[in-house]
Amino acid sequence: MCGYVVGHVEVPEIVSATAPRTRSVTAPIRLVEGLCALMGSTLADKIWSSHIVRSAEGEADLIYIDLHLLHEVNTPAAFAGLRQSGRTVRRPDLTLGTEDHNTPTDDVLRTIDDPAAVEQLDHIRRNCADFGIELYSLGDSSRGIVHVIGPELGLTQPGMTLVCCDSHTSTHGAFGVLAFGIGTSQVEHVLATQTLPMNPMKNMRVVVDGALPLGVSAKDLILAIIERIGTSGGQGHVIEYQGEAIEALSMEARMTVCNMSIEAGARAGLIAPDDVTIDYLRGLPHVPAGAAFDEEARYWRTFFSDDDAVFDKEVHLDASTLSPRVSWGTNPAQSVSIDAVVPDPAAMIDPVERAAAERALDYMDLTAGQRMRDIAVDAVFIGSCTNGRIEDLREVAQVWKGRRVSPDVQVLLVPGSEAVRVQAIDEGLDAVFSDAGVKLRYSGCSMCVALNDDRLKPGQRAASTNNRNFEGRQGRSVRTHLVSPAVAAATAIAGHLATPADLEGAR
Ligand SMILES: CC(C)[C@H](C(=O)O)[C@@H](O)C(=O)O
Ligand code: SF4
Repeated sequence: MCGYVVGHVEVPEIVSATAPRTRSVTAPIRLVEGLCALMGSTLADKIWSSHIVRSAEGEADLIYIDLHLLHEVNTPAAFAGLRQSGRTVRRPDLTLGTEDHNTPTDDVLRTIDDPAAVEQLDHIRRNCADFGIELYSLGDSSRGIVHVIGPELGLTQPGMTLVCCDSHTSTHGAFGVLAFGIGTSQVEHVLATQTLPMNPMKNMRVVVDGALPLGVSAKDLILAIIERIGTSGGQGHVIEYQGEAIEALSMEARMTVCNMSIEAGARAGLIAPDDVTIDYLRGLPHVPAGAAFDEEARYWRTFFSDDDAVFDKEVHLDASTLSPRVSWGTNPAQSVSIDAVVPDPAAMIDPVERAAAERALDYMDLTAGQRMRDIAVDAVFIGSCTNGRIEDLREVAQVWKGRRVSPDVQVLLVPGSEAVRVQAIDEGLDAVFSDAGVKLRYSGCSMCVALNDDRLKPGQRAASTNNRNFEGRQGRSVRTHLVSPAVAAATAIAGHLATPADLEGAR
């Protein structure tokens, strides 16, 4: 980090200096705007520097937080802590809650049977009500997965700092936002002070040159990146994605990439805001309009890494060499091209990698040398904060149009938010889905993590558009293959791992 000391400003002064915006979410603080125009800074450095409240030798920097998102898991203890110490929430107007992880997707207003889920939902409702925090509850049209609703409401804006009690908070980095997942005690600290003590992070750059071939998506790209750098390749770093292939991605696709940064061990993912970002933000509910928008856009454009910025680590990839990917193991780095076969652990030189692969193949019930396309699935899950956005649903509809999913495959189609669900209906996608034999469900995390009723039976196998294929992630002993929405859609038709191109002629 560039480590500017921005005086020892007291938090209350800073807080009162911020200007309320549409939904009383404030613009990022601009204490050192101008200072960071100094050369040699990375994008992450610039955001960090412009949010330092206090910096002292040998201590963590105290960072101002522009937006704090909450969901029902991991927050009850934080509020209990506040109550115990008799504190209030410093900026309820910069805090927003949603219900997503253990909510039903078949009928949002039905009774929930799981007592743990009921308790967590009761907690977030009571806590948000008691502390004056807005909460999107079941039945609310703005509700959805926390990392889907922030961007679609226009709350996630370039140059901000954003935290949430959830590891995939890195998703918001697609907007040039320094966004981190935080633990319960940190949630309590942010609730009480709107700041967070943080140790500086290292900078890593992943440059993706060239163009993604037709049929290869952002999901395939990030799986390839993780396979290349490993699940701890980004440890301690903020990964900034750069290069032609990144610039060519839509905002939805950029969110898919940043979302999975955490699966490479990174603390956050980042993409510098550009015309694509600014066009996406224009007209969103919490984004200012007219002249104020132009002013914001000018400010947003100040967030980029300088040409001479120094990164602690760099990786280069050529997008044109990639093909659709599928995971074969139990972490997202264990993936191959769908054209490949299940790798042979015996051919792996590193003993740790070999042992992990042996264990993964055992859990996944796969044999080295088996063709990926020959792997039959019991279920397909399309959704999550990785791939539950409108573009993902459009992609699926394109594959399913005029086809029916295999009777042997259980398909769960879960939009990332209620807004995505309504948009899919408005665009007529739901008619394509129902003609294909699939019901569009209500939004939520669903089978991404199986904390609600959407889970498979032990031993079942799924192709899934989510981000984690850990043992037991989608239910006890359930086997997960991470795939893109296009591969998930084609797999649902074929009954085995497949690409849309494989279906041609089979209509
Ligand atoms: C339950 C929640 C805290 C968790 C996370 O932190 O990521 C979940 O969202 C996940 O994806 O595993
Ligand atoms: S959709 Fe999955 S990855 Fe995203 S927040 Fe929910 S459980 Fe976590």
